[in-house]
Amino acid sequence: MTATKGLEGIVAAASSISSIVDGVLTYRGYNIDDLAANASFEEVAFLLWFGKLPNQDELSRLQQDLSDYAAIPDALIEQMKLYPKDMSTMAALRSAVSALALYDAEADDMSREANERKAIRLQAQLPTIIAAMARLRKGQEPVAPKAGLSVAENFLYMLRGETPEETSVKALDQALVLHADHELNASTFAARVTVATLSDIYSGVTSAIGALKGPLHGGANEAVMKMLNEIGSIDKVEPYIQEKLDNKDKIMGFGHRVYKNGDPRAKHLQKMSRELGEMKGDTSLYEMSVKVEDIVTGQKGLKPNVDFYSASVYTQLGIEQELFTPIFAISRVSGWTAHILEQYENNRIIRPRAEYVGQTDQKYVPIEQRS
Ligand SMILES: CC(=O)SCCNC(=O)CCNC(=O)[C@H](O)C(C)(C)COP(=O)(O)OP(=O)(O)OC[C@H]1O[C@@H](n2cnc3c(N)ncnc32)[C@H](O)[C@@H]1OP(=O)(O)O
Ligand SMILES: O=C([O-])CC(=O)C(=O)O
Repeated sequence: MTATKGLEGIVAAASSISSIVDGVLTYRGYNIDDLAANASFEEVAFLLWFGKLPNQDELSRLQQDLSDYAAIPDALIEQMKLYPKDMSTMAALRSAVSALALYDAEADDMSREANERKAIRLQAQLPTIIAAMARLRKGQEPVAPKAGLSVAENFLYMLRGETPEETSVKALDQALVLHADHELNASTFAARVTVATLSDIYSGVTSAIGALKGPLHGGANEAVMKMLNEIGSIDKVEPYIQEKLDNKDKIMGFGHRVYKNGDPRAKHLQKMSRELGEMKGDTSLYEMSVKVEDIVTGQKGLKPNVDFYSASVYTQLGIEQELFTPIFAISRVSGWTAHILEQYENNRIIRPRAEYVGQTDQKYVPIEQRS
């Protein structure tokens, strides 16, 4: 038995939710470029959960459900008020989503119908939790969700306490479409491993949030912004990046396990980043990002992944760095829950083997004889 480090190239599940073939990403057979140009996030979530694009009635019903379920229990808000103000937002989200299960009478109902309802509820409640958390960190009271708004619009509304302008809503909605699912990425795999023991959907999503938090996965978007802030201005890009490359440090937002010729989502986020800069009359953040890309791609052949330009997009939307990875979770919870539903439908516990590389033939030594 020989281990494959990082399970590279191992096919660990059969799935009909999303695919990556020759660098082309599709959700249920729809090219991501087509969806990014035309679909709303709610349409994409429906597509991931139910395998088809919704008709108008189905979409209206989902929008109504998302709106109806968006409030979170008062007890959870009270609990979140006790979290330290300098909390890691992803750690707080992980705790809050885990706690959410305690207030759901259906948490351990394993019927398909109950799990579909919980998937929609989680999708509806994650933005509310994150917006509340963001406000509590700043000593502000949470803003309750407003009926009739899309996921993107409601999130920005709850974050800021005022109706967001259309440009921001459209940009965030498109970013949510682009992040919604990605085959067997680390957080989705974590979710599937957890629920394959027939544990509940909240446990699966809590595991996924823990995996997404890491800087080699979803946490990279915050690390990218930290790097851009450290660089500070375009004239400092070259020495900063060169030093990192010389030291063999990783440049966050670059490289990918599956895409070796570029991430198809990055071009959409790059365009969005440029357009938002132009609209604000300040493209400096965008230009700095392009310069980083030129150097890293030029020297290492590494291309930007989905996390690279999302950092400058969110910053230009006026969103603080600590919310970037939680926003990723707002989108990806649609994919996680779709995968969880799929895992339950055709379940077998996920239990691979390890290649043992430790000592052998050891003999027990009484404690008083040990050095
Ligand atoms: C939503 C997402 O999760 S997208 C990914 C977000 N993560 C990041 O942006 C973090 C930075 N990138 C990385 O750490 C990696 O590219 C990962 C984690 C995305 C993929 O990891 P792996 O598939 O294991 O890539 P792997 O380590 O085999 O990379 C191949 C080579 O490129 C190098 N490399 C990969 N990414 C980078 C990077 N961002 N900066 C510098 N060098 C890199 C590796 O050091 C390795 O070099 P070596 O062959 O000399 O050892
Ligand atoms: O697929 C991966 O390994 C990481 C990624 O891009 C994602 O989760 O969107």
